Amino acid sequence: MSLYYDAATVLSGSTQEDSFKSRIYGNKLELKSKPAHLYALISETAKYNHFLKEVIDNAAFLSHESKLTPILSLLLVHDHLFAKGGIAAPSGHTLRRAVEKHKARLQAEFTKARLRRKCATVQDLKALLLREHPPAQRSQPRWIRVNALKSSLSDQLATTFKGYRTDATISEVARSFGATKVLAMDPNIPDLLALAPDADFTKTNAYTDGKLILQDKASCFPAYLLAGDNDSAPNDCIDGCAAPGNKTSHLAALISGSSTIYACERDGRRSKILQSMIEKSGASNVNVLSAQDFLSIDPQHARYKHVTHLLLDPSCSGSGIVGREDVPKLILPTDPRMQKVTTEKGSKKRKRDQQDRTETEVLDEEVEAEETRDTTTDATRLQKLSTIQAKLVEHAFAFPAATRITYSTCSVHVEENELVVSRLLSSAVARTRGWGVLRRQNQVAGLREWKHRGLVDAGSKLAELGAELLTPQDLDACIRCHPGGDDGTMGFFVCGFVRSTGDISGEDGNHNQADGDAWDGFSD
Ligand SMILES: C[S@@+](CC[C@H](N)C(=O)[O-])C[C@H]1O[C@@H](n2cnc3c(N)ncnc32)[C@H](O)[C@@H]1O
Repeated sequence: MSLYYDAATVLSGSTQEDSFKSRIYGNKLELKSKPAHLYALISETAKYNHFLKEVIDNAAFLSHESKLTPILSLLLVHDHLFAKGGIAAPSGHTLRRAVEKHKARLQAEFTKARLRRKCATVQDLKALLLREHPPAQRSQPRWIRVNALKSSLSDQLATTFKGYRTDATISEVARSFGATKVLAMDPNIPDLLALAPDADFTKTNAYTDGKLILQDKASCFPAYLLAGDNDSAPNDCIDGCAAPGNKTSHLAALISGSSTIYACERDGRRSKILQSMIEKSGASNVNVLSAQDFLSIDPQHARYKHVTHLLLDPSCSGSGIVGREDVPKLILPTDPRMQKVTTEKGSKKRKRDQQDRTETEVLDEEVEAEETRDTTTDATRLQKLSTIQAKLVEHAFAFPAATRITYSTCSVHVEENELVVSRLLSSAVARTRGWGVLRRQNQVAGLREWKHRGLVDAGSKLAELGAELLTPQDLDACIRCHPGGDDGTMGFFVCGFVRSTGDISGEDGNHNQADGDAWDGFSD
């Protein structure tokens, strides 16, 4: 059974520069268990670490079990005492037997430890333990979007969130625990809810049926800015960088069923994830263009002649992704054998459990993986990203009937944000086709009021890079989210573009990439 050995591997070892998620979702450690299971097991064990250590130390059975290291004993005793199905291994498994042999002692110590804390139930005990040792990183709420294609806010409040207090602020929710029935209704994005950071809805029917979608607040801005107001009335749309598909499905929920959304994704593997995400969301008007490079789509092709709205959310540095979550540091039970634990990975005998992963599980992992921050952001990489990002939006500018575009990143860097806007506004295609920014006063209610706008001090960076400065109105049109603050968002940037002048009949689209940029500061 690889789950416990794999969890021990994640917790052991010396590669402390990796974040918790990258250790689990990356492939450096060659783990075989499902990342979602590993993540849950380790996080839950870490939550009750002090209590588990106390029970194990008092039960004093490690000296009799050569197979059990202190880390393994914490993980296994956690599941033995707290998991619904107990230890996730066959009854004859060595590790399971090593713990269950001592179940009478463990149960006795568990009960004593609970009564010492004057807790009548396990629920009371868990709540008290969380108050005694609050988990270190709990500042981001868990954002959940109610999928209007399959449900409604009122339905969900009456079912999945029945009994929840709904008048909390986002900060209050961010400080609460999953067991507390409290939520905040987002004031900026319709159908968006903030819940406790450790709230887990992935086992609910509403989630498995696609009625609830886990999506950060900031990530809801692009589709809402593009199509949230009645004035913009999209015809067909393109999501040019679509996988895993959160923004595509949000866009589908915002527009009428008679429009087609072309969801384009360059990467073949991610295209499959996109396809299942779209199916799960019930978005019947989305046409997935698998393994399709957006830059290779001919804007003049007859298929796209009714495309009025485009959403561009390209690959970026991910520098806005909130706080690296470190691998939990566990306080270990006393090891009477005084053996130094190095790694739990070595046993060649162990059988790795290779169950097939369901599409939903793969999807959950991908959504998480998209949010895995890359910390190696150097100037050259930023320059390359900035160039590609601008190229993608310029390509979007060339669609003959296009009138509205959003560009977004989960980056905090000026190079990927305000600089890209400056480059785009200076580009030949923007000038000839009449593209400008979507001014704040014309933005949809909710985002118009959002207080964080383009960085006023971006000017010095733009000047340093030889780009044209943005006017105060242009900067005010840009929307930023700052990571780690009271808003509970990750770092994010979005800018809308509208086509106000030039020929929008669809006949003048002779855009040529070689028309080139007026700005030429970076090269690939
Ligand atoms: C930041 S992710 C998009 C996340 C997505 N919008 C969502 O909300 O779920 C960027 C995606 O764009 C894809 N991509 C990057 N360049 C592309 C291109 N030229 N054409 C199509 N897809 C591209 C990447 O493979 C990646 O899946």
